[in-house]
Amino acid sequence: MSALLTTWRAWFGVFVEWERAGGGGVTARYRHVRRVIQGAGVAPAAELTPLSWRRLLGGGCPLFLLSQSDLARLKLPSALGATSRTSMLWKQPPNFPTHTCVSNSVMNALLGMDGMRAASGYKNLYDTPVYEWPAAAVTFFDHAVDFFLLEADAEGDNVQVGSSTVPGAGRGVFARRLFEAGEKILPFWGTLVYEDLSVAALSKDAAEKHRVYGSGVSSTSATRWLQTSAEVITSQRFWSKRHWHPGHTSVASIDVATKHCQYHCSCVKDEEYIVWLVPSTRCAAGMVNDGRLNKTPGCGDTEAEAAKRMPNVKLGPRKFPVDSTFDITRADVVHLVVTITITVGEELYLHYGVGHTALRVSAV
Ligand SMILES: C[S@@+](CC[C@H](N)C(=O)[O-])C[C@H]1O[C@@H](n2cnc3c(N)ncnc32)[C@H](O)[C@@H]1O
Repeated sequence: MSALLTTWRAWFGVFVEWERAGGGGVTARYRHVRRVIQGAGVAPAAELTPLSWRRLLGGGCPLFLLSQSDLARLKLPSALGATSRTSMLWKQPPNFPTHTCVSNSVMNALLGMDGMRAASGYKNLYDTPVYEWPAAAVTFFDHAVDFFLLEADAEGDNVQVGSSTVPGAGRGVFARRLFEAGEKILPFWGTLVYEDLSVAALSKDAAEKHRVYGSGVSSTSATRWLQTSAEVITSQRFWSKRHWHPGHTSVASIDVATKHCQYHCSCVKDEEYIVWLVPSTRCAAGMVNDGRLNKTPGCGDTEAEAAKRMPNVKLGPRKFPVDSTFDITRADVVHLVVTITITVGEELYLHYGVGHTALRVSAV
């Protein structure tokens, strides 16, 4: 980790210089977004639909969700340079401290870098709305390699990201300490996704109907988040239950073929939407692999090895209460929970669900 910090300290110096020389413009983009919002006459942030993620993200992440009509008025696609099909906006409400929208471990790692604070001139990042961050600080976040921030997040959660024991599965998550069965460990944090649940949206070509209105927690790169989200979402189908909480839509993500509930649901005040949290690419919880056999030809995985990789974590409450007590802001909604004691160095395995289409895994 210290080598990483040294490297990043050096890179950060380069970014500072680059921004000073006028090479950036990220902060200008935030200001532009703010002007567009104000110019469109949209209600001030405080009046937009609030959804408190404080407890969900440990340190808290107050996000304000814009309704579709707000978005239409904002003409976001052109404002943010996004495609016509999908637009996205992540907006930190003014007056909320910045650290509340960045995972604590990421923020600590950032602020812990000697010299970075001084070099960029930001002394009070915690209390500054993100669009008022000095350009250098914003640029750092914008360009910081996911790997570094992911590492920081993992370290804060007592895990390590490394080459998975599942051949051909890329990186995976390993315990840095003993995790006891029953412990609530890694939280999910990331991108908010809404979907129009109209019949048309659920018909063929449904993947094209997804709308992504949240972008990465600390990212300013719309494209990066668009890709991340799309990759995750397109393997999912959504199923809506609208009846138990008048005025709200409560939704589970369901594998349509198997009716297997794979993810969690949420309540928002607008019947048209669902909200779903796609883990950030910097979120360690989102890096946990499924231990089942990787059937990709030539990857080298074997039934015998796969049999040893039993799931040892699961998603928080698998079943959300089918009543009005369900609350997305509860911290335990999107955590991983240990099911079998995990010793130091062991990889975490999560059963992604029966019929998971993103994996060429066995159907066990
Ligand atoms: C939630 S991500 C896990 C992190 C991922 N391994 C990485 O390096 O980014 C899920 C992806 O991991 C890979 N993966 C996880 N478990 C797998 C398995 N048992 N067999 C093959 N690929 C797997 C697939 O590419 C899948 O889309």
